[in-house]
Amino acid sequence: MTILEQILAVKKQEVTELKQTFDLAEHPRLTPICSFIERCQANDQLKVIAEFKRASPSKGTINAKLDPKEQAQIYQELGASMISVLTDRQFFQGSYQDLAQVKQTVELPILNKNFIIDEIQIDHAYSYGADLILLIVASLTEERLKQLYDHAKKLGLEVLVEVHDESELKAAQAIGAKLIGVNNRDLKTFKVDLAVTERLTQLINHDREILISESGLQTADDVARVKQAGAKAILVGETLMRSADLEKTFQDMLK
Ligand SMILES: O=C(O)c1ccccc1NCC(=O)[C@H](O)[C@H](O)COP(=O)(O)O
Repeated sequence: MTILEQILAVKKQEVTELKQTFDLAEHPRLTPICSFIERCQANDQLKVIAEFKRASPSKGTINAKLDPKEQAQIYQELGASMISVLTDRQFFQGSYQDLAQVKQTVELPILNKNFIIDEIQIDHAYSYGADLILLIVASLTEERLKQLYDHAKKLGLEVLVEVHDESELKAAQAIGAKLIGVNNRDLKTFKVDLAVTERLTQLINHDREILISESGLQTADDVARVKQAGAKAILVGETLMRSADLEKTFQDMLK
C-alpha cells in the first residue's frame, strides 16, 4: 500500500465517525469567508502560502513545538498571503483546533490541507473557519472530484485542486478549477522535482487559471525557477517550519 492509500484508508474511517458525530446545522460557521483569489487578482506580486505543518510522512517530525497562533502571526507580519494548515492528525500531527486558532489570529485566507473524500469533511472544515479546501486529483475519481468541488463552491469556499501530471491537470481543468496546485512532490515516491511545475505550466491557461507551485521550495533559486515558469503563488511548509529565523528565511527565499 502506498502512503496515499494508507492515508485514504484512515480518511474513510474518519468520514464514518464524522457522519455519526458532526452536523453542520448544529455547528454553524461564525466567520465570513476570506478570498485568496481576490488577493491574487489584486496585483502581480508572487504570493506566499505559508504552511503550518508539524510532521509529514516523507520527513517524520519537522517541528512539533511551534504554537499555531504565534507561527501564523509571524507569517502574516512577514507578508504571507494565505496560511495553509495541515489538519490530519495521524500522519501530520495536525488538528482542526490548529486551524481554528490560526483563523482567530490572522486576517488572511486559511487553506485546510487534508485529504478530502467526502462532503462531510468539507462541511467540517467550513464550520471550523477554513476559507479554502484542497482536493487532490490523485485521490478521487473525476466524478467525485466534481461533486466535492461543487459542494465546496455551494458553501462559498474556494478550492485548490492539486495535480502532479498532465492527466490530473486535464481533470482539474475539466471541472473549471481556477486555483491549480502543481505538487512538485510525487506522493508515491516522495521525490521532489521542480521540473513538474515547469512542465505543467505549459498546459495552463494563465489568463484564467492561477498556478500555485507546491512542495520542496527551499532557496531563492527554487522560488525564482517556479516564478519564471509562471507560478503566481508558492506553497511552502517544511522550510518555514524548520526555520530559526523566519524573517531571514522569507527575505532569503524572496530576494
Ligand atoms: O509532505 C509530505 O510528505 C506529504 C506526503 C504525502 C502526502 C502529502 C504530503 N504533503 C502535503 C503537502 O502538500 C505539503 O505539505 C506542501 O506542499 C508543502 O510542502 P513542503 O514545502 O515540501 O513542506
